[in-house]
Amino acid sequence: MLAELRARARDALEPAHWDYFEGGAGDERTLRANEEAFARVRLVPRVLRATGPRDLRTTLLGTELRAPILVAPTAFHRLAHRDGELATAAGAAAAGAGYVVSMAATTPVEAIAAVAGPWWFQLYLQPDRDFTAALVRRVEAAGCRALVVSVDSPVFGRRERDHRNGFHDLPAGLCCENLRDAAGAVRDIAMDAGLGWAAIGWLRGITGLPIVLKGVLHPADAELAVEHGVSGLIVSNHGGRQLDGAVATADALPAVAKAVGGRLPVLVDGGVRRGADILAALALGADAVLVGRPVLWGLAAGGADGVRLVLDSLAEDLDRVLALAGVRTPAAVPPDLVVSP
Ligand SMILES: Cc1cc2nc3c(=O)[nH]c(=O)nc-3n(C[C@H](O)[C@H](O)[C@H](O)COP(=O)(O)O)c2cc1C
Ligand SMILES: CCCCC(=O)C(=O)O
Repeated sequence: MLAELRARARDALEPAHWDYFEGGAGDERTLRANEEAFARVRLVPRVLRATGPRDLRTTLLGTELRAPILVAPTAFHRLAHRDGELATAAGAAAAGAGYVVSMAATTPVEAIAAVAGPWWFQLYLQPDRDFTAALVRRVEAAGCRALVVSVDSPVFGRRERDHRNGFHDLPAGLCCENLRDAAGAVRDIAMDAGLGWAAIGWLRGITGLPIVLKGVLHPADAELAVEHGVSGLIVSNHGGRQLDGAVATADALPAVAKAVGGRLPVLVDGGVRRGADILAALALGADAVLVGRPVLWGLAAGGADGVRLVLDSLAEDLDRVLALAGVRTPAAVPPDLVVSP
């Protein structure tokens, strides 16, 4: 199903835009490794135990979801479909999935909020703290339930496909609508190589929203994140778009989950393509997964309906594999459901 949508998305998109959505950094080693790591996992199902109805509902930081699945923050949805983030928001809401709106969204958060279910906002902390604070106020006012701070992007990864294609800017008429300043002028997103833990403390001091760090791979950073009072972690290598050669997320997850020790929710993204991948992520220590490119395939191929189809199919597939593995709920997935190769 996903493969078919992917093919339709490829047909629908300009080649340079397809490459932007699909590509990774460098030789795309980490991009490939994410899917390969999930494909290597082997499951050891239990039998005659899962008596009673299955229930996929999951609550994360007060946000109730139909299944442990969220839309990962991805940029520029109006490049994929004319309805852009509005279609993504509507599709995610129809599927009961969470939606993390990218800071590089091409639609204003107020318009997204009007059609979305529960949504979180992904932030690159800008060197201009006043601008960042104003944006936080704006998304709070629009109804955002959590801030996802991406910490894996002190600089941009080198995306060779984009260099080859000369793809550097959005076409005329599209822009990052949530980067307007008070005068209405649109800023570029700055990556800040000077960010340290103090910046997380600063953010903690200006908002009451839960703060989730996205892009943690090392267990020592997970420990520091807990010490700095964040509310959740996303084990992520940015879908292989930042540090090429970075560890696959399924391989990094167990050590991070162990370091966190249940003190915070741990989410993971990168290469999740099947219900069995979600089941594996849960067994390896995650509370939920985020899905990036497959949502973009659904969006490009079919707008809101395509997004809903992707998310519903993943939830249905998870329901089936839970049954086959002998588990009733996501929270009950035991670590010994997976064997290391
Ligand atoms: C086209 C594209 C744009 C992305 N834009 C952002 C972004 O704006 N902010 C962010 O934190 N992550 C961004 N990501 C990374 C995703 O949030 C996520 O980590 C990754 O896509 C997960 O891997 P998957 O695509 O294999 O599911 C982007 C990924 C893609 C593919
Ligand atoms: C300035 C847009 C950032 C998008 C991003 O994070 C990505 O393409 O991976």
